[in-house]
Amino acid sequence: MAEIVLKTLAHTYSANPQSAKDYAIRHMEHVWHQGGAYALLGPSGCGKSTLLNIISGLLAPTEGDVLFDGQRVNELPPEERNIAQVFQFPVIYDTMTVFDNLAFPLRNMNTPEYRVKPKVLEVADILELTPLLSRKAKNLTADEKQKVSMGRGLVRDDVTAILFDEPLTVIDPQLKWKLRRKLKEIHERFNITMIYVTHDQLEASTFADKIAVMYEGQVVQFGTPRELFETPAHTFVGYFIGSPGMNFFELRYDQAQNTAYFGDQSLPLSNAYLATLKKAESDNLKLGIRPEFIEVHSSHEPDTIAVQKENLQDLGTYAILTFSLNQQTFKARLPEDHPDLGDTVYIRFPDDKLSLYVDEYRVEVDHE
Ligand SMILES: Nc1ncnc2c1ncn2[C@@H]1O[C@H](COP(=O)(O)OP(=O)(O)OP(=O)(O)O)[C@@H](O)[C@H]1O
Repeated sequence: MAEIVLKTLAHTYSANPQSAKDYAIRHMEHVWHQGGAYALLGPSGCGKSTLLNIISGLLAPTEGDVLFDGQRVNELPPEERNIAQVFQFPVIYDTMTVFDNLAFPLRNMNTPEYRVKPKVLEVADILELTPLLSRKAKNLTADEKQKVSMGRGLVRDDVTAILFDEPLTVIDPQLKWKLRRKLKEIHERFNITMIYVTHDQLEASTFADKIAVMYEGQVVQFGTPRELFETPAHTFVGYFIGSPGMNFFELRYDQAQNTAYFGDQSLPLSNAYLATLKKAESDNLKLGIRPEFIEVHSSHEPDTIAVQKENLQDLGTYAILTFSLNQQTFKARLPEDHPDLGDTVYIRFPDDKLSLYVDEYRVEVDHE
């Protein structure tokens, strides 16, 4: 069993770090609970591989602690951590058979042969590798090789967590879905903590129950796919998750008039929003709204704002309307049966679908 706790963790590759920018992991407090199916999602360079390597022991953190079930493991080498890591490119021995590749981690631990065989057969069966057991690994396809890599993590009974670092990169698109299903199945059967690194939101949300979104060396939100969509905790999450991402616009709050402006446009916000804005201790104020939640009308309605249609792209089951407001481009996602729209359209940002961000972090507005 392993609950993995990251405590005041930070890592830099620089010998002489000057500022936060020199840290690949800036400051992290995080708990991966035993048995969870997690994704670590973020753009290239945000620190995902660094974090995985710190958890597996390939890298020692510059600051902070890694705890497994409460025990500090900072100094433990990877082979003593009961963690398996599956990399982008399969790590297998080409000249060995599939059977011997799967048996390797067990034989390496001096497991008696009578226990090696049933375990290898069990794992081969789950991964649908049984017909290939006597084949040399070098003759396998990329997805078969990656399955062998995964199998090497699964044969060991002492493995309590498997870390996957973009494991489907070299897999054909049509096989990716199948392998993801397989991983889910394995997770349900073995009660192993799984952390799956990816920069693809679809891969993350089909695999994981909870996703940690990483941005500039920090986990900016840890939540279910639905939470990331409905209440992005940081502007980056709003922008990164969803297709297209969330619309954001800068707000200016005028204390004297108790009014919020977007450029010269005053916004019809509720008293709850205005009260929250009044308390904000920063001028970095933004509103965010998902393209799905912008109301679009063909004629004027109460509290709507007239805007110019720039483009309407029909994508079959939905359409994307692009419009500009105060020289900023917005996207609204419309259902298939949307009304005919002229050059001027009337949009509304429903209060309860807006998110308010102060210094890029979401602030709860009390709607009661
Ligand atoms: N060995 C290294 N030496 C110096 N800098 C490194 C090293 N490895 C990573 N970095 C830097 O640390 C930061 C985080 O890199 P990391 O590989 O952890 O990100 P990532 O999110 O996994 O990106 P990718 O998806 O491209 O692999 C980047 O700025 C990267 O350039």
